[in-house]
Amino acid sequence: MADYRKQGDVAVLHANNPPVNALSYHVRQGLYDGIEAAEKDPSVKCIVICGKGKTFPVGADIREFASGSAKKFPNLIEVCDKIEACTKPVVAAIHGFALGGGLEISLGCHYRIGGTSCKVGFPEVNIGVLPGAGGTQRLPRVIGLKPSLDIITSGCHVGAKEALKLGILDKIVQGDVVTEGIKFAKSVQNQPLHGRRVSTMAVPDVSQANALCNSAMAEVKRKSSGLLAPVACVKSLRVAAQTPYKDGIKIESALMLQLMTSGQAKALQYAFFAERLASKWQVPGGASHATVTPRPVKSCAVVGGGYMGSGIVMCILNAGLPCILVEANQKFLDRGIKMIQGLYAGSVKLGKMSEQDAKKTLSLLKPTLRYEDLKDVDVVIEAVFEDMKLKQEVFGKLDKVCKKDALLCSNTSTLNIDKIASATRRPDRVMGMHFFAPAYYMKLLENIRGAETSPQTVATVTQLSVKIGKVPVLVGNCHGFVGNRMMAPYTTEAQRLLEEGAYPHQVDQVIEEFGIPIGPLKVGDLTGLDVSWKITREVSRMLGLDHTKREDVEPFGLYFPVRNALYEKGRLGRKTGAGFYKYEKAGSKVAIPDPLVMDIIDHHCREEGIDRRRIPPQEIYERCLYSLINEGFKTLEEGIAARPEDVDIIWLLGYGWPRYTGGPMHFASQIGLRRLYGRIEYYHNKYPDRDHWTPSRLLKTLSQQEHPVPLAQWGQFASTTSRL
Ligand SMILES: CCCCCCC[C@H](O)CC(=O)SCCNC(=O)CCNC(=O)[C@H](O)C(C)(C)COP(=O)([O-])OP(=O)([O-])OC[C@H]1O[C@@H](n2cnc3c(N)ncnc32)[C@H](O)[C@@H]1OP(=O)([O-])[O-]
Repeated sequence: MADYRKQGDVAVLHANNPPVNALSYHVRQGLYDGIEAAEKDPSVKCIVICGKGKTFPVGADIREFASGSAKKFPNLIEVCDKIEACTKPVVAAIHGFALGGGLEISLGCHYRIGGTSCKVGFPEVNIGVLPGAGGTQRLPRVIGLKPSLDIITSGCHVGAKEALKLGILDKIVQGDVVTEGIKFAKSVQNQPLHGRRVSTMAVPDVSQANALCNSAMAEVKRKSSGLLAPVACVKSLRVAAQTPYKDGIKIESALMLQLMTSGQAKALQYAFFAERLASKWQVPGGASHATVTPRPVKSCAVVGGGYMGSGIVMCILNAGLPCILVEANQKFLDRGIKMIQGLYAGSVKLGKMSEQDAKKTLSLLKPTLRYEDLKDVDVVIEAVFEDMKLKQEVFGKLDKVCKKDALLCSNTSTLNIDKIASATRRPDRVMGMHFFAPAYYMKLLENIRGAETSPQTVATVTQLSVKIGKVPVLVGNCHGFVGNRMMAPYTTEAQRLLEEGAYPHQVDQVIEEFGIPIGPLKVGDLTGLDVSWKITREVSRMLGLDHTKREDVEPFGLYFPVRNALYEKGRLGRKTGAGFYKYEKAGSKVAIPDPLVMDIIDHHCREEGIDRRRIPPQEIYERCLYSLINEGFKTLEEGIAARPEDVDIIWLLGYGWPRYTGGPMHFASQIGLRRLYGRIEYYHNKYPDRDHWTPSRLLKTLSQQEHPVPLAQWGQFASTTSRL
């Protein structure tokens, strides 16, 4: 709703819908009625629109798109037009964020003032729609087409200073924005309004409209190929330059309607809410984010200053927390410090940070070679090599020197967290924190709860994860957890396809066309074939297998003959300039299909007596993606992942799965679970020796329901108890 009050001859309208004042039906109705009441009241001379609590409205209520309430009278277009048509001056007083529909409301106002830290923007492209309440028609009339194209197609926020420079804001104010808004409104209450109604203005750079829109269209098609919303934004902005507002708004509405019902918008909006759900955890016994109070974390330490460790240190420092970095020797410690300093220097050079801020942040870092220096820290994150013996050694040492209630976390990507915890006398205060590389950039944190990890440890680690800017997803303990476990069948199928008839570039092309930015074999080259070779050897050892014997490893999905042949020839991937592809030079990013690799593959097939066949792209697509999805269902049925939304967030934020499909689980729901199950069963019959094709029981059950089960209810069909 919106609160209406009078202060002297000023009517103040507060949008009141915590926490972010989304413009749901009651808020729109309140604003509409408020304007009408103020207009009718002869004692009111001017009006201020603002937001209650922490922000101005941040946009339409996204949940209303699916329910249809967004179109109910008064819709957002009608509210903005009502405000603009008001015969008394209306001032938007912005604090916090004015985004999407919130910015549209303020562009409907005759004046806009903002607090020093306010931000404005049109993030609609991120959820698959466009600023459909006049945003594409009014913004270019205020600031011109060029900056409007940038703001609307990028979805980026604009700070107060920049907004003032562009002309979105008329004034930046210090202190309470509503008080200042009232003062400002009084100062303009006798000014004529005809020059202040944005819809009547002309677009200033209209003469360049064609050139600007053509180049923006080419840019959005290059950057976000296949995405509907950015293309529609450019179309709608072009219309603003060519047509009067009353016609332009109709075209904008038609484009908005098409987008709102698109699968992409549904998937992107699903991802928006899934991301916010991720940190809301619950564990068996009922303890949850809502019931457990986290312990305060005032200082952290990181063990290991390699690429991952240094990145983790930076996340902690960026959050304003002191951090100790421990290394085994001076050479490694110096290398870690240099890497961290270099990255901050880079940020300063790129203008992302001031030199002073970089210095201040770096002053929070304390490098050391002595474990004893960790005696007072609240949380330690270990980031040494992925080697159980080494990790246990480190945890044993940490357990001795750290205070009793300190939490000990491991940045492991695959190893058993309970085994690591067994090296300590505090398994209840041990957890996995699986960061993704580069750790200072990637938003995902897969947090692993061990069998004895206490709810308070989960609460504290979750809170710390959010504080350091991550999206934490709580998962259970198993080999590879959720993300890497699902990765295994995907890469296995990609490699097995090579033996049956495909070449690396054919496999990668199908996956990249689907929307994953780098295909699985290019990822292999990026990671290093020696690294994956060693992982295969280690996992085989752990399972008591001889990694050189096909009959040993094949049933476990650990047989990669092409990779092994390349490894033995010294083709270790990008770093050596040759792997599944060739590269112009070592370290180069451009992967070139290599006839030599094709010969190696052909030779292997001849030796094994394999008749190579043409593999259709659809088969590549299904074998790589459906095997991964099947594994995702298994993590749900085993209670390793708590919700399908969590699986999706892991793949969206950690592995480059295309956001406009919503993630593997959402994508599965779009394929249809009956059809998906049928294809997985088909491959299971074709490849009975490959365990990853055994259909998930949960998927089977869901596929047999008479009506499709909504994704949010899949958990009710997972029979196993949660292993979180
Ligand atoms: C015929 C006419 C047709 C209609 C035309 C409409 C045209 C219009 O242009 C379309 C839009 O405005 S599209 C909209 C364009 N605007 C956007 O896309 C802005 C999206 N929002 C954001 O970017 C961030 O929320 C902020 C940066 C605002 C705050 O970040 P922060 O401080 O980290 O907070 P947080 O954790 O992120 O959110 C807190 C809680 O609020 C919830 N919630 C948030 N926004 C919501 C919304 N719009 N809705 C509903 N709910 C929304 C969020 O789920 C969470 O709920 P929980 O239950 O507590 O978990």
